[in-house]
Order: sequence, then structure tokens, then C-alpha cells
Amino acid sequence: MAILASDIPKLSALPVISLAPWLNPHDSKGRISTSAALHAACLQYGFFYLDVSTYVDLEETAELERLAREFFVLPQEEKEKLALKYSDGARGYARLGENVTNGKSDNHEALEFLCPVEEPDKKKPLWGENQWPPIPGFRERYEAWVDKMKNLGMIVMEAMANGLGMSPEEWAELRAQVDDSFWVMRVIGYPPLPSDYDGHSCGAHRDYGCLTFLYMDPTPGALEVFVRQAGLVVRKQSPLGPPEEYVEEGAWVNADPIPGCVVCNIGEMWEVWTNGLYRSTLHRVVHNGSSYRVSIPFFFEPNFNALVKPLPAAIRIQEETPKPKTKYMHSLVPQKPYKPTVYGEFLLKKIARNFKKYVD
Ligand SMILES: O=C(O)CCC(=O)C(=O)O
Ligand SMILES: [Fe+2]
Repeated sequence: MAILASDIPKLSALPVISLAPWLNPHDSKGRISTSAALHAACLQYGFFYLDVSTYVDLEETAELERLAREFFVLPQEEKEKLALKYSDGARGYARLGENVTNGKSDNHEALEFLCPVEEPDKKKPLWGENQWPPIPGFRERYEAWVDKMKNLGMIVMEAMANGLGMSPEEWAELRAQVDDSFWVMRVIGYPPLPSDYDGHSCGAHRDYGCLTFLYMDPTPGALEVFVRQAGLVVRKQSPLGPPEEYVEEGAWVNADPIPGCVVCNIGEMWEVWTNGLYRSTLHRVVHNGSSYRVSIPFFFEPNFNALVKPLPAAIRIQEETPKPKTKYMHSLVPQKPYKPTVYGEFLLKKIARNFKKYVD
């Protein structure tokens, strides 16, 4: 069914949430409202802007972007020296088109970094060493960013635990599942998407972990988020799986960069923790502009061995929620409870699909 842009009801833009109260030890009132805003944003969108302007310096992200560009303009043979195959198949440089989503090559190149492991062994999936470009300052700056994003992850997790009404004991239990995050960081370069390209800059997908913090350069109109809205059918079939499982109602909306903010979205592990109360949201990148776009998503993930299962706090909310009165109302309670998942096992299965030449 073809739908014209003018047919689409105006969907509100994604919420902007200030994290300042959680960065300030004295603002307990502000913390409650930030946590409530996070809860509402996760229920409705699974995607929001996090205003981190008191935590992240604009110069810091500008420098990360500059270093990324310094790498991407290198001759191809220089970049290939860091190819994924020289590590464990997941760490290093993925050339243009190497990343595949929904069976199609994505029109981007990227540097991929994962949490360092003890006793690395590149023959074991995910267990190799990171490959850092020999660009002065690159590793230092990016490692400092990793530390900052890991710390941010713990802060946002605590704020979300509050938003779900978790007790201090419940939060301590959840905290122990993410306090040694098996993080992933991607430094992505997007050339303009050729008009006849069979695929996207980055195909529609859901992030699979816990929290994504995305820094992106100022290019507008590239990142798109699928906002579910009952009654509005824009897409009958999902590219992600059997149509009957994924028929969704909603529309693609732009998530353009806002200075001082990172875009934050929740991954599939939050879906499990909340027994489907929060949903991991589809997004994609369609970069039709003429610039070379750079984005740096940081994936704050659970610990490798974390056993992720529905949280009692989420079940309490579902039990208190009245059943939807019409078929157009989104049910907060899934048909079946979500199954417990060991994060590392889930990750190994997911990542194997992303690379054409994955080392087994
Ligand atoms: O580049 C972006 O804006 C988004 C990238 C993304 O969604 C991902 O790497 O998972
Ligand atoms: Fe993503």
C-alpha cells in the first residue's frame, strides 16, 4: 500500500531527556522526573535524546570525529591492514559493504571495537584483540570515550531502575549484571548512498543489547526510527522475519542530531528484562546527502555471562496494567513470558549473521 507523506499524521519528535539530575548528587527531585521521563520514553518509543551537555564536551566529540575522518581518508590498503580477519572476525576494519543487514550489504565502512578479554585467542569468536589505527591520539581518545560511556551506562541504568520502581535490592541485582559490560563501539563512515543502491546505508535493525549511546556528526536526515503508532499502517511487512510475527503499525521518523545530546535507544536485553514492556525499536540509516557522514555508536551491554530474565518490577507493572480495550491499543503484556537468556550466548548467535566471512 503506497502512503503519501501528507497522509501521515504528525508524530511527535522523540523526547529529549536531561540527565543532569543524575549527574548532580543533590538533585533528588530532578532525579524522580528524569526517571519518570525515561520510563515514559521507553514505553512509547524505545528511543530518546539524552542531554549530556554537562557531561560531554563538544570539543571531545569533535576530536573523536576528526580522528575517525583521519582514518577513513587513508588509502584502502592501509585500512585493510586492520581487516576483521586479522583478529577474531569481529574486531577491526569492516570495509564498505562488508556489514550485512537483512541479507543486503550496508553502504558503510567501520572500525569495530569490543570489550578486551582475558587470554585473547583470535580463533575463538569475539575473543581476539582490538586493532587500533596507528593514528596519534586515536587509541587514547577513544579509550577515554569508552570509559566515559561505560560510566554513563551505569548512571542511565540506575535512573531506569528507579523509573521502573525497583527496590534498592532489585537494583543491586540488576547492577551486578551490567557492572562488567561486554561493550561494543563502532566508528562508522557513510559515503552518500548511490541512488540505485540495493540496500541502505545501514539496514533496518534492532540493537540487541542493553543501551546504545550514539554520537553522530551534524548530517541531518540520515538516521530514521520506526515509531509505532496504532492504526497507522505504513509497512505491512518487516524485513526482519516472518511477516505474521512482525506486522507493525507506525512510521519512520528522522532522528536528526541535537548538539549536546546523544541518541539513546534500548536493545533486546531490555525487552527481556521488562518482559516486553519496553521494546527495542527498529531503526535504519538512509544517507542520501552529499557529505561523508560519521557516527560513533557505543553499545553498553550486559556482562558476558549475565543471565537476563524478566525483572519482578516489570512484571508488577504488567500485572497492574488494564488489558487493552481495542485491538489498536498496544498491549504491554506479551502472549508468552520472555525466556531467560545468557547475554554472551545470544551475542555469539547474533554477530555470526552480521559478517559475510565470519571466522568460526
Ligand atoms: O549510524 C547511525 O546513526 C546508527 C548506527 C546503528 O544503528 C548501529 O550501528 O547499530
Ligand atoms: Fe543500531
